[in-house]
Amino acid sequence: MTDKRALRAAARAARDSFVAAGVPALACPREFIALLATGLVVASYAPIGSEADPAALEAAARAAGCRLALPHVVDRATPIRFLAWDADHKLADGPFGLRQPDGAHAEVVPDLVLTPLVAFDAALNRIGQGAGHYDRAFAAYPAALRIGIAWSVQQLDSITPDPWDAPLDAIVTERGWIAGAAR
Ligand SMILES: Nc1nc2c(c(=O)[nH]1)N(C=O)[C@@H](CNc1ccc(C(=O)N[C@@H](CCC(=O)O)C(=O)O)cc1)CN2
Ligand SMILES: Nc1ncnc2c1ncn2[C@@H]1O[C@H](COP(=O)(O)OP(=O)(O)OP(=O)(O)O)[C@@H](O)[C@H]1O
Repeated sequence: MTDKRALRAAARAARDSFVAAGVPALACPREFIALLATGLVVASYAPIGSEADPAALEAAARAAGCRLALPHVVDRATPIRFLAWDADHKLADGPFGLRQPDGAHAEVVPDLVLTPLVAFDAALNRIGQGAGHYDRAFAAYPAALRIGIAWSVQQLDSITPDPWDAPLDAIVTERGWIAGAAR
């Protein structure tokens, strides 16, 4: 996986420079709003560093009557769990500098997973942090829609997926919505 490691470093550097130069907020595409319905569970994430902020998509999900969830991380080896997240919940410090709900909140099954990306390609392959947290979550919840969130500068020409990789259903960048063939 040396190759993925090098791609990760390059994509993180591109993301850092892009954000340092000043970026518009990530807008919520109408294609995302079209997927929302009352009662759906939308798993989001609390961004860190130069990650794209999914706040506009969270607001749209709340406005559509969806329930929000955030990942709860223990360490690299332990699978993440998605915990219910109300707007008034305070977040606590977690590993890797993350902010997350405390582990006592109810675990929920996501219908849509807003997935922070390190890199992606036009075929909707993705590279994440390399701990397999989202790979394992996608295997556990195969019916959940997988929506990647990134800045456009994180796009690579081509990513060769590993056998365990599930492609994304769509990606949101500051340039809008990128989708593949319908599932
Ligand atoms: N905001 C956010 N939340 C998230 C993720 C993420 O990528 N971003 N995750 C995605 O799976 C899960 C947490 N998993 C993680 C696994 C490894 C590292 C990690 O190794 N971080 C590096 C620093 C990376 C960098 O330079 O940007 C480290 O701490 O050394 C971070 C998160 C769930 N929550
Ligand atoms: N369903 C699974 N169950 C257990 N381990 C898995 C599963 N899927 C992937 N893994 C492991 O997780 C690791 C993922 O590494 P990889 O470099 O593909 O991460 P990634 O593409 O950055 O994705 P992620 O965002 O999920 O970390 C690999 O060691 C892989 O063997």
